[in-house]
Amino acid sequence: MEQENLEKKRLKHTLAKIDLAITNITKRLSKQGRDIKDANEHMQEHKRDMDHLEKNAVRESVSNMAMLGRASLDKKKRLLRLKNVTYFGRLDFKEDNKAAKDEIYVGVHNFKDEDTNKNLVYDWRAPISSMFYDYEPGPSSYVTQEKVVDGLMSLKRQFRIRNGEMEYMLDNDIAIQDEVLQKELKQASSSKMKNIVATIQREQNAIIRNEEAQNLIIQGVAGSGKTSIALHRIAFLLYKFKDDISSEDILIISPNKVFASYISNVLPELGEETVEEISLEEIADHLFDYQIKFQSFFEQVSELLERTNEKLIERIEFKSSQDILKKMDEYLVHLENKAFQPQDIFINKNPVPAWFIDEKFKQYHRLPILKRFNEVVREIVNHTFMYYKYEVKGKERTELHTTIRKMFPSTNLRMLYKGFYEWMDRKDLLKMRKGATYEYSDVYPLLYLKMKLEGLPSFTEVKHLVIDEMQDYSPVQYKVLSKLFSCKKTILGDINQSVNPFSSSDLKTIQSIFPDSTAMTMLKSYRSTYEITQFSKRISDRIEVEALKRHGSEPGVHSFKTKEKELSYIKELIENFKNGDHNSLGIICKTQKEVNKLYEELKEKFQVSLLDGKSVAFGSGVVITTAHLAKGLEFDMVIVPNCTQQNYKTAPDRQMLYVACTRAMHRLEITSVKNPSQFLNS
Ligand SMILES: Nc1ncnc2c1ncn2[C@@H]1O[C@H](COP(=O)(O)OP(=O)(O)OP(=O)(O)O)[C@@H](O)[C@H]1O
Repeated sequence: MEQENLEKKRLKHTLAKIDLAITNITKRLSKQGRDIKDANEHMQEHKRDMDHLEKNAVRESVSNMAMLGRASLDKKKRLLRLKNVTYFGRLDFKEDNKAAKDEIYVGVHNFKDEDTNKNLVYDWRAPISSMFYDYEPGPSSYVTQEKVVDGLMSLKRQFRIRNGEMEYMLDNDIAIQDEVLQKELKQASSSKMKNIVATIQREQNAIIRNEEAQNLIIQGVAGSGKTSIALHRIAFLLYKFKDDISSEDILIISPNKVFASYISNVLPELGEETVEEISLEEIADHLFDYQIKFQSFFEQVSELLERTNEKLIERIEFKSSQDILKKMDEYLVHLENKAFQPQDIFINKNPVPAWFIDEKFKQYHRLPILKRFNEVVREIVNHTFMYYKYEVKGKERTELHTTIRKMFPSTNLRMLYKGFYEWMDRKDLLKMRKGATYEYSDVYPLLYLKMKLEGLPSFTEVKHLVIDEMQDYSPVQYKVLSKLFSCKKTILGDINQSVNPFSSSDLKTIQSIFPDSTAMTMLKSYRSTYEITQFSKRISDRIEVEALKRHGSEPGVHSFKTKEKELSYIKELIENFKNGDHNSLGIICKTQKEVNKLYEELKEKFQVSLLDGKSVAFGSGVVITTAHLAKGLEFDMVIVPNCTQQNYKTAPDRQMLYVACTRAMHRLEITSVKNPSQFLNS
């Protein structure tokens, strides 16, 4: 109790200092505002008398003032955040060879007492704060830029402070190590992902603070914190390398807009700007200059789930294999050696032999094939001038371009892509959809060909790329991405959560494309109760997962005689949810058709939000969606309806069921009419 009182006193003292800092920064902000206003007014009044240089000088000074203003505003936001959650940890550390120990309070930002210049709060990303995550009381150390600092940690304390009030504090010893974590995980969900800065686990911290890896690949089971870790890693990198990298230099490849919106709060909560996100479809649209129409990934997955189509599966499997890369490279060699058919030509009656044209074409092998024609023309023009003293220009030069280009079968990407399947004698592997639309699986092979034939612009401005849901991208997609982004990467996902098992990549495949990579595995699941994790583990027979010992009710499997009875039970569950403490209920179906149907049946009586391929966000309450779109999200309670043997029987169905069940944090209910899916018994 005495300790608690001392801590409350200390908190009060820190809060008073924060309040003072807020008052000062508020004053500074209003002065900065006034200065800008005065400068603008001065400019308006005297504009006519000012010359160009004077105007520029005023503009520059206003823009400097605005920059200072923005910095003050950021500082104020940080202080306001500290006023709410002042810190969450304390460690007492005595460095070897020093007489006294230091009391280190760890929070989301640094905070210095302006009078004494003493750090009252250390940023969680500071080197010394790493001990809070890495050690229990006892011998400890941390690494600074220059050295390793060894010492003894005599105390580790965790706090929960909200609105400046201390809700609880706990001293860590071996016995109660994860009590705070348990308390955090028991909380009801929110519609935006939360930061986990107060309870980052040791193995997670190692990933967050890994600075060396060129490409860091994280394979983690459902709910192991992959996405959270990737976002905290961004925050760490922004802190550690603040002079070299800013949030504008980071890009996240995310599966859809709902997911992007779900994770959008984490970085701002940590005091950083949200980083830009993009999908593979958007990248393709950009690189095709919006000239090529294609089916979306969502549409492809829906098609696969609605009916089994062996031919479609064969096409997808081929285009997602390493084999297509090998075959495309062979095709490119064929185009290079056989498709280009040089002929003897005459310029102003002077001969230019075929062998000369061929030699020049080959000489530029470092250029993409379709970019070589200009160079060949340039060489011919030089040659003609040197040997025949004849200058080729104007119309004649344009005609020469056409002649050389015609020595190649086509310069049209679509034709050359079609030619690839003809060359393989597998025309059946290319099937266009209505309206000259490509299947989704053709998009990146097409881009690969474009890259080799014409070259692609690279995203040099991106200094760190994060790829989430790595299992859903194929080798061809990775090959293109690796060419587009030469920067460091954090690649994360879970092979058991692929929404299209015919086009997924495993860790080994990804590693083979990024040889300079470090792989890390996360086996502990934090999201769900022990009972839900064990239940989900049985659905996906091959996974290894460590379930956290947080207990809840056993998942319910209910089978009914009729559809009506199933529906009325679902309604009952929704009523229960409405009267309970939970914030979110996800009703997760296999297909969009099922979603639409159930939505119609529920919307009269309940307020339900429907998520589909066009949605951009979701809120709390009852959400109805597919497993595909729910991937990456989580709900306090999940209902999986229509879980019959008929509906869940193939490999993709099984993956979907696994994804759906692992979205549940505290409660899971599964319903069916008659026979439940066999995957529930495995
Ligand atoms: N160290 C931690 N402390 C508190 N909560 C944590 C911790 N690690 C993970 N969690 C919680 O576990 C849940 C799952 O995290 P996250 O969504 O990042 O996992 P994931 O591996 O990306 O999951 P999935 O692949 O299933 O979508 C979140 O609610 C997150 O807050």
